[in-house]
Amino acid sequence: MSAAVLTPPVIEARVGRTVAAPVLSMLGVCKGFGSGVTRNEVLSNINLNVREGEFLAVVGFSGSGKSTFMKLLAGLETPDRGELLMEGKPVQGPSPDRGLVFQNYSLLPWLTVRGNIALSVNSVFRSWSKGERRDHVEKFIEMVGLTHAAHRRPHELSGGMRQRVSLARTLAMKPKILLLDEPLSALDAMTRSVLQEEILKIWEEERQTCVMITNDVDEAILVADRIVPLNPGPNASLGPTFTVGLDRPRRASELNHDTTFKGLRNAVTNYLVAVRQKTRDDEESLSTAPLIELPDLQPRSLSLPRKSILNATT
Ligand SMILES: Nc1ncnc2c1ncn2[C@@H]1O[C@H](COP(=O)(O)OP(=O)(O)OP(=O)(O)O)[C@@H](O)[C@H]1O
Repeated sequence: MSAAVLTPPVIEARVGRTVAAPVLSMLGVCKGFGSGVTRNEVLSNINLNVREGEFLAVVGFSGSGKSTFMKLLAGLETPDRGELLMEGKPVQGPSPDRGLVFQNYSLLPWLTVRGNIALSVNSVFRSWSKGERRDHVEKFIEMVGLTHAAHRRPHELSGGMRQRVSLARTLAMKPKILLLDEPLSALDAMTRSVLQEEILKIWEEERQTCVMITNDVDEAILVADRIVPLNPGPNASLGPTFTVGLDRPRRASELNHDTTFKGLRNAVTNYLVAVRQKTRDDEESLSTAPLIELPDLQPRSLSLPRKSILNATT
């Protein structure tokens, strides 16, 4: 792998033919946890522009810092260095403008599907009439196919249904940017593929700016306009952009035989494997721990009486 491939670029996106304005920008962002010898530098020099209307996927291995990256975008963590800008203004904390869907649904267990979504809608659209808010809630319940289960509480729903509620709740708040933090990783493969297509369908209708974190390269290619790998940490940085030139609407069943899809899957996977190997090699070559020569000791039998052991050692 050439050094150029591993150099984190400042990423620009093209939506259609024109370059859209960045909605969200990360400029030289660094983030770590702890202090002194226990300090863990998780993210280093992250530069990224998320453009209006694009679907960006960030792929990476477990533990590379994906959730930390997403928490920064959501305003749940603050950068140690660098800047995070939303429409040119510094991000000060969480905001309904940046709607986050987690991998664990975080629904309120005592509220129904309708109640969970209504709670968010009522808090964001306070100036709307009761009727407007009610219609809005019902629209999003229908969008995720849960009208029949609107009266149920989270414990009466399957994992896939809970994640649908979580998605509907976030979409209903009409965020300027939708942040999906491995939203499907807790689901079984069948439910996951159904929900992938549903997210894609909703996105194709709304064309909302979206950043999705995933550890699944196929999923990233299915949904995204651009894929950016997060190199393994510590000091994780972003890898090069892979543009997904596949036509929309996309359907997973059709893509499996598509040569562009297969080529892109190989390119992204090969990059991730190579960069992980490079990180391991670097770690090994940097390991400066001196070799310790152990003394040549012979074990003594502890079954002997205590007195004879003491005598033998003196
Ligand atoms: N609040 C925190 N305090 C201390 N360390 C943290 C904190 N949050 C994350 N980390 C550390 O940062 C590193 C990256 O964690 P993060 O959860 O961002 O990775 P990830 O790529 O999302 O992992 P996974 O895919 O396994 O969920 C880990 O070493 C983790 O222990």
